Amino acid sequence: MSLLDVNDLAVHFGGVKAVDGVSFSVDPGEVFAIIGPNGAGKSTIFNLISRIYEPTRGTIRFDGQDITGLKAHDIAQLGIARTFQNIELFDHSTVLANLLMGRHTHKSTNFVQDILFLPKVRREEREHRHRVEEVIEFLELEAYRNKMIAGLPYGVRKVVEIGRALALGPKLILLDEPASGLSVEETQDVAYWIEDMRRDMGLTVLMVEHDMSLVNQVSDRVLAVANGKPLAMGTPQEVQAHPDVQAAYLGTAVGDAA
Ligand SMILES: Nc1ncnc2c1ncn2[C@@H]1O[C@H](COP(=O)(O)OP(=O)(O)OP(=O)(O)O)[C@@H](O)[C@H]1O
Repeated sequence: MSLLDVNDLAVHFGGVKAVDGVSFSVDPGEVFAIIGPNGAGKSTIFNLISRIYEPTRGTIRFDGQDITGLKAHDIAQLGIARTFQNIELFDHSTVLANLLMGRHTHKSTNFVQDILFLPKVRREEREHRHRVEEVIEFLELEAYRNKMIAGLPYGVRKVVEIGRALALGPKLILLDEPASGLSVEETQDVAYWIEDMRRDMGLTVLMVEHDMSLVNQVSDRVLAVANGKPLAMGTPQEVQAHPDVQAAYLGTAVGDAA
């Protein structure tokens, strides 16, 4: 059974059909990429799945459950985490504090329990710290643990953003352009982490990406979209060779349209 099932998804903003009849399924443990030229609707698909936008039409099922009507907070609890194209971290907090915030959705204690620091609160706090320390080790962020986000290089902030999503302990992670703005070496690190996320953490990965070297290296399957509509789906090689995909990127090599 698929982990994620998107069926005939559409959202229209006034006259703009940002997403228009997109369907795909992602299997457990799969790395699935969505590609397409600028303005194709890729981020909008992410915003629909993470329940930021209401679809005009279509359904989204996750782990056998219809999540089309759920709120963003509910889907985080079900096990969907995401990163954003424009990094969304708290600049004036430390890396550790930002990663701990990624755990918030698992908080089951209330305010009174918190101020009394009851055993349940201490136990949860320990679990949160443990998970966050695992993420810090996994992403090799030890040197930055107590540093403020604002002072960190862009590449490190991008990694912390992935860490914040991983801290949630998700089944499915949505990565919105994980390689954008990164050097070739940093992009290679992202490729290794994606492979490790799948192998060591058993994660399923859905990513939007322009960098075709990353897409080719890590993706099992690719969906190409343009003008909100699906163009082709298959292996990275099949999709890049598809005439409609070539036409959508006319004048540029596929992947250079960013
Ligand atoms: N909230 C919104 N209101 C109106 N139009 C929107 C909104 N969100 C997206 N759009 C429009 O939907 C279309 C698709 O945008 P989207 O950001 O999803 O493209 P994209 O494929 O992610 O592009 P890029 O690669 O440049 O990030 C664009 O025409 C955009 O202007």
